[in-house]
Amino acid sequence: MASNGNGNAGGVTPGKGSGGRNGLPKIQTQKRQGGSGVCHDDSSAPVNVQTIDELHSLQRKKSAPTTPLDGVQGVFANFTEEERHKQQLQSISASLASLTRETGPKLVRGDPARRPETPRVVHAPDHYFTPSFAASDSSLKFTHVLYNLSPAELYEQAIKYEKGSFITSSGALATLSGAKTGRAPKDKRVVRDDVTEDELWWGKGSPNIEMDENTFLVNRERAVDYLNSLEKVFVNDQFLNWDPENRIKVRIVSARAYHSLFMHNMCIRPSAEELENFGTPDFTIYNAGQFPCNRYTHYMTSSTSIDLNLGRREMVILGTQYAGEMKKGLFGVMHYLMPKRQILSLHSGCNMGKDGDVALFFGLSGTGKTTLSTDHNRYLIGDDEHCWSDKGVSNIEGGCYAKCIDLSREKEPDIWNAIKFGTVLENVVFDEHTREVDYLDKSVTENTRAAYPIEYIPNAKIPCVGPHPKNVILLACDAFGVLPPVSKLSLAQTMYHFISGYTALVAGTEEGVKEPRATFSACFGAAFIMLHPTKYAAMLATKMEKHGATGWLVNTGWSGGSYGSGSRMKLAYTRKIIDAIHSGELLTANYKKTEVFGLEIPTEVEGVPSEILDPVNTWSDKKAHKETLLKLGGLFKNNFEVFVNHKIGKDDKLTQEILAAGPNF
Ligand SMILES: Nc1ncnc2c1ncn2[C@@H]1O[C@H](COP(=O)(O)OP(=O)(O)OP(=O)(O)O)[C@@H](O)[C@H]1O
Ligand SMILES: O=C([O-])CC(=O)C(=O)O
Ligand SMILES: [Ca+2]
Ligand SMILES: [Mn+2]
Repeated sequence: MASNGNGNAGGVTPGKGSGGRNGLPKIQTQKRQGGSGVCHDDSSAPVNVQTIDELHSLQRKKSAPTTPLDGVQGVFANFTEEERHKQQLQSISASLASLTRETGPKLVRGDPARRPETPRVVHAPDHYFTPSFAASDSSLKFTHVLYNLSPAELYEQAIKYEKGSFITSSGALATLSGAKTGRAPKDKRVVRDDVTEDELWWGKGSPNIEMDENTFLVNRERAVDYLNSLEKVFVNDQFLNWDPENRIKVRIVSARAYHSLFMHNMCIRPSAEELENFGTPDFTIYNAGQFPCNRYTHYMTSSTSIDLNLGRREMVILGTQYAGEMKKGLFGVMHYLMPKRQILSLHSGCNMGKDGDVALFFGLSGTGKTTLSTDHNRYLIGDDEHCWSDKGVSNIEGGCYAKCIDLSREKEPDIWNAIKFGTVLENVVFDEHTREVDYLDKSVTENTRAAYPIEYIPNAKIPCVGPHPKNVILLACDAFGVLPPVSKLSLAQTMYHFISGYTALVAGTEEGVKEPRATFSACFGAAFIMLHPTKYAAMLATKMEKHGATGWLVNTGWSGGSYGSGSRMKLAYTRKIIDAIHSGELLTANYKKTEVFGLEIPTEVEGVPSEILDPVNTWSDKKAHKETLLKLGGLFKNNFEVFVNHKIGKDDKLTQEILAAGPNF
């Protein structure tokens, strides 16, 4: 401070001269000049408050002012800030309304812990909302709404109130998702009504397990009553889809800061102005995951239920806290809404080169969409969910959801560095003192995950949109070790493999599991599609043909034998292969055709040992190789049986070509 240049003012200073009785200099405890006779520290001006609470109140500055009213366009343009807050609470109360009592809860903004006194209803100021209500215990209380909190606020909520929430050494929020550490596709239910009856894919092979409207309402009421019984709920109002013309407004009501921060990261975050004009959401999720469904309710086969009602534009979650259910639940909604607008929804990663060449990465869970689309030399458009419209590609989400098991700084530096303040780290194990995460540890689950905003990746392309794809890369993690590291596909082959949606991972960590298990999931995401797979396939074929995209099949799985004798393809080699696809090098390479699958494989790829390009070279036991190849071919054939009677697109010709593009033996 300018007025006090003396660095030692008022300090405890050994005095000079005048020795004391025992010869030591006398300790002078006073400021030399002045001499008021009072010892005080005036190194800084005193705070001008009376109590510690007042002091704390100085710490917090009011959030940045909302946008000036004269600049605001939209529904709430003519309202004051107070009126807008009231409108927001009214809209949230309507979301949370009980359908039988036909009333919404009484709402108040903010953390209940910060508001020691019960709000007085009579002179309710703007930040309370009291609807008219019928008498019931839940209508006598207030529900506090924590609306679009910031990551810092959500960290505090999680750490204070949610067991298992900790800050890791890199600043991420470690959380536990509870008993469920992965999605529960068998517990998904979709309301079958007059409309969805005809529109959706039902029956054998379909992920849409039916429920009726009434049962949905029973579960909805259960979730809403649970949420209303709480002292506080979190509400996120956010967007899906970076294509502004096809943006969807979503509201997520949840009971955990973990869920709110997860969705903050994974959906598109509205600006302050966009939030002011948010209005009514297009779709609402009620996440009551801590509370089970009632097993006596019709259609329920466990205490977990994830229920989608397209007519009401609502989703209810009971009995699972795994946050991926919300992300993938909304993806299902997009798989319904977008094709209606002639837009193809895709379970794929997407990135773009410096020259604007876009690549899509399809693949089932764990095959490399996030790992390979996060590429230091390319712009990341998104890692998991996209739309392909007449204008090009757009990411549906605002964040990434990376697998963390065995994560290393060397192999995946961009993902490693994204795990910092704001990132949700699910179910990882860490040192209790240093808080260093051990990414090798599978004690809680093998499916450890990091959810971070896409801008945590340094070369993210914001807004997350791009031109039409040039390359369509189908990823398979073939634990049988017989698919080539890379093959160039014809359009019919691309469609065959897209509809098949193959991968084979090792069954997990259990002792004695030696056999890989083949998984076929149509469109590389049968768990999320709402229409018959051939609908999406036909759209993909049309778009690829129109825009001249090339299809590729890349095996990110085993080489040199099946799981057990061979080993996983080196990530460095897979990256070289992907580089060669992007650069165009592989388009003009020399090719030969493989047996059984009839795949075109290059004889050379820069940076990759040529002998591994044909898997047969890497197997020491050639007989075992042939047997395994035929076995996998047979599994493909069996799987495709259900599709042989379906026409793909308007053209019978394409259907015949696709059927002929599978394994031949
Ligand atoms: N050759 C390889 N190519 C790609 N990934 C590899 C390879 N070898 C090992 N891996 C590992 O495999 C995993 C791929 O997982 P990734 O998160 O990319 O899956 P995903 O396709 O995005 O799945 P999800 O849809 O579940 O998010 C990563 O843990 C990565 O480190
Ligand atoms: O949804 C999840 O839990 C993870 C994921 O991305 C997938 O399985 O495709
Ligand atoms: Ca992923
Ligand atoms: Mn995914």
